[in-house]
Amino acid sequence: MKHLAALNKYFLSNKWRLILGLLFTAISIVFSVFQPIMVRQIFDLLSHNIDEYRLLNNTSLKGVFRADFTNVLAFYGVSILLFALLSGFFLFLQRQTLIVMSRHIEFDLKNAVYQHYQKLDLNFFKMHRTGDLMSRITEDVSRVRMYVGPAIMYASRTLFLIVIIVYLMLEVNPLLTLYTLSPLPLLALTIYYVNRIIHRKSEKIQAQLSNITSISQESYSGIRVIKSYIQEDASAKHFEEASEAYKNSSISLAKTDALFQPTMALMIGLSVILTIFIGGIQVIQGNITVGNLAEFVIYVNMLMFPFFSIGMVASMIQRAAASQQRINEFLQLEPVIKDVPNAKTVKLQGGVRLDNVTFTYPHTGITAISDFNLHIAPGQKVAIIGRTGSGKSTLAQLLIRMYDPQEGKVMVDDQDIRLLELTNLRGQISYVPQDVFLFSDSIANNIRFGDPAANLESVRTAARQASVEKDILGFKEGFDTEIGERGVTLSGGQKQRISIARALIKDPDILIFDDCLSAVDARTEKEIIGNLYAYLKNKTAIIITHRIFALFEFDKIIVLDEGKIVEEGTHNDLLSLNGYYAELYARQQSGDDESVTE
Ligand SMILES: Nc1ncnc2c1ncn2[C@@H]1O[C@H](COP(=O)(O)OP(=O)(O)OP(=O)(O)O)[C@@H](O)[C@H]1O
Repeated sequence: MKHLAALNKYFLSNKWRLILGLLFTAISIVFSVFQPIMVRQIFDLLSHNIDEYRLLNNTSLKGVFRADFTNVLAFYGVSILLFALLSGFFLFLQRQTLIVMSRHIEFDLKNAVYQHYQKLDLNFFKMHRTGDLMSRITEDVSRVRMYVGPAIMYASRTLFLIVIIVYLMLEVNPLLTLYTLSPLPLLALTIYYVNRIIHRKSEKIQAQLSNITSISQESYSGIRVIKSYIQEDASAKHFEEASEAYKNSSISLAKTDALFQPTMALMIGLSVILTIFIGGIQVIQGNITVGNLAEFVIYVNMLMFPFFSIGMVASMIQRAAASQQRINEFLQLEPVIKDVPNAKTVKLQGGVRLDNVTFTYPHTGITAISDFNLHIAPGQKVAIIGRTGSGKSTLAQLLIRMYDPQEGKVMVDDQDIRLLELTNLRGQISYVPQDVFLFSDSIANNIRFGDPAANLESVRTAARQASVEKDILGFKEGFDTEIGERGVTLSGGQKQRISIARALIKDPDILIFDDCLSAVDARTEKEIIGNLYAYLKNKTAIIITHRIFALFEFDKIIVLDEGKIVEEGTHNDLLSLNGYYAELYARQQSGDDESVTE
């Protein structure tokens, strides 16, 4: 329960909705208890006067009596209707305040969780499954909403109703009150347990449903593989098994649901019978009137839902507390990579320096960079080459401060990047990742992601520099072409070049290209490199690759192996070393290695 305390600040910011909601609940209940009181009065009026009315048989007074009687009954009828309308109106206002409040809190909480996710570092995303992140922001927040809205609404209604009705019942007859109320706690307890069973079963069904969804999603995405390996039947069988499990759980839930309603009806029936039986005896003994008995039967019916909702509210709160605990777990996580107090903002010149840097991935213990030293002067172009897994991408991650090294310093312009504001640092560096990611949006907006204020002309220029403009103009809708599931399917090379255009439009001082030309053919690659040459003139560029771009005149080429520099120098220096680089170059010359470009 203590986990729910995190929500108090949201109640505070919605205090007027909460206060008004509770007030409307109380008013609605006060109006609703007039009905049994009036029914009692009608019954008493009838039972006290019916004998005298019968005695007036065949006298002229009978007509007068009947007219008066009808008027009184009509008055009661209209009053009951009026009070019911008033009670209904305030019930409407109650929902309009408390349920609306819960939607506002749900909105705020969802945004808070989303914004917090954005602040957390890459390590967090590596350690938690995407499905888990999604379910906390959707399902868990929805369960918490059940507490801040419906649970509060039902609980307040229950509390007010029980207090008022029990008070009115005790006024009439304490003994009858005791008998009448005795089955109700049992009802609340039953509802609580049945609700838990229903919830457990629903959870299982929900998990099975998401399993079915992911099975179908995966088979649609992998349809080419399934068809080419003639695995359609196996895939259908896999789906059928998952559906079967879902069907069986749903049938089991339907059984519990089917038992639920009759059990409820039985309990209500028992309470009413008990009231009439014990109440009847009390009427015969002259302790209460027939009107009181009628009033009690209505009270019992009015109390059913409140007692029913005690069980419901208890399980709602329990679920909300568990969900809030999961949400708090993430909200309380502090990002490791964050601004230091008084972090600086500087205009970068483009110098990069790594001093004795060692970095080990925290959750796997793999040391990807070890005792690494590198100095890149502003405006230099540097290539980083190495076998797969040698630490090239890790180096790029360290430069944009996705991770902090355990030892040594990463510096820009002789300034430790840990002392700079993160947005200041990342705002002046463009990073083209190895795995391209494009959003389901237009091509123009995907490029504009690098500079949201850019006009179409700049978008076109960036696309031209990345040698993708011609491809884009070849699409019917040009730069407005939608990418993604419902848009066009781009080739790997086109995606890579759009991703490069996105980095170029940002117009930074430092650019890092992480193996981002792997999917383009040699001719396009030459064209891009030609364009980049002009673009990169006064900028610092780090090009990570496992191909050799002999056309590009690098100031420095670094060969990386197991997180260490094994060779360093210009193209000619490295050739004369006769090491990995020379070997790779020789393979390229003989055409053995397709990945070599000239
Ligand atoms: N996020 C990560 N978490 C844990 N270990 C990682 C992570 N990313 C990379 N590694 C490990 O760090 C080492 C260096 O990987 P890195 O991706 O930097 O190599 P690379 O030279 O870029 O390889 P490639 O050319 O295949 O992209 C590898 O052993 C890899 O398994």
